[in-house]
Amino acid sequence: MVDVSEVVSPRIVVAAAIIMDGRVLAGERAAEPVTLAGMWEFPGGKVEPGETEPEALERECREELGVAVDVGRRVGADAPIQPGRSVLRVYTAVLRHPASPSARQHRQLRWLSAAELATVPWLHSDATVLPAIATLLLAAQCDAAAGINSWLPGRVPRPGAGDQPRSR
Ligand SMILES: Nc1nc2c([nH]c(=O)n2[C@H]2C[C@H](O)[C@@H](COP(=O)(O)OP(=O)(O)OP(=O)(O)O)O2)c(=O)[nH]1
Repeated sequence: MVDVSEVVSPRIVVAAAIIMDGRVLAGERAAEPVTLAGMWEFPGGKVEPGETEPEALERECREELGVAVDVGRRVGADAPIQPGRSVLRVYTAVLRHPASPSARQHRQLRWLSAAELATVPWLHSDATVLPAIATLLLAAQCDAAAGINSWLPGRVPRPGAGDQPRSR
């Protein structure tokens, strides 16, 4: 039977586009559910009751990757996962501390440049967000070359750009 609350209000899945040095972190899904195994996604998961979307992302990144992140702004539009039932929302994020994310739940993790985004098979909902991610990665590369970080509002400029240093 159809759950009316899901039809009216689709379940929100949040995912983090963690960007570092012009690359974004992507993960290959492991066995569960088997239909999605081998497909690539951004770290994240379902928003639990009482959580904000950034809080859910911070929790998922701790659980899945063992890292603390600062969540930035939305990237792209809502992408249907199961139309009417669940929707994907991607946010930019940066590592709060220098740390290597570990593949606690993914089969493997990779840092992909804009040119490498199309080299892995993405979940269909993520694929719709990739053009916006590619634009961000290219902007991040340009900003890094210029010593600024304008692509992620709220983040401090890189050292040498006349402001306080970044924490990672
Ligand atoms: N984590 C994540 N899930 C995505 C993405 N794109 C996408 O369609 N999904 C789908 C796959 C799943 O059907 C659903 C999220 O499932 P999940 O298993 O990652 O969620 P979760 O961590 O909250 O896990 P659980 O509570 O169900 O165990 O959203 C993405 O970029 N990241």
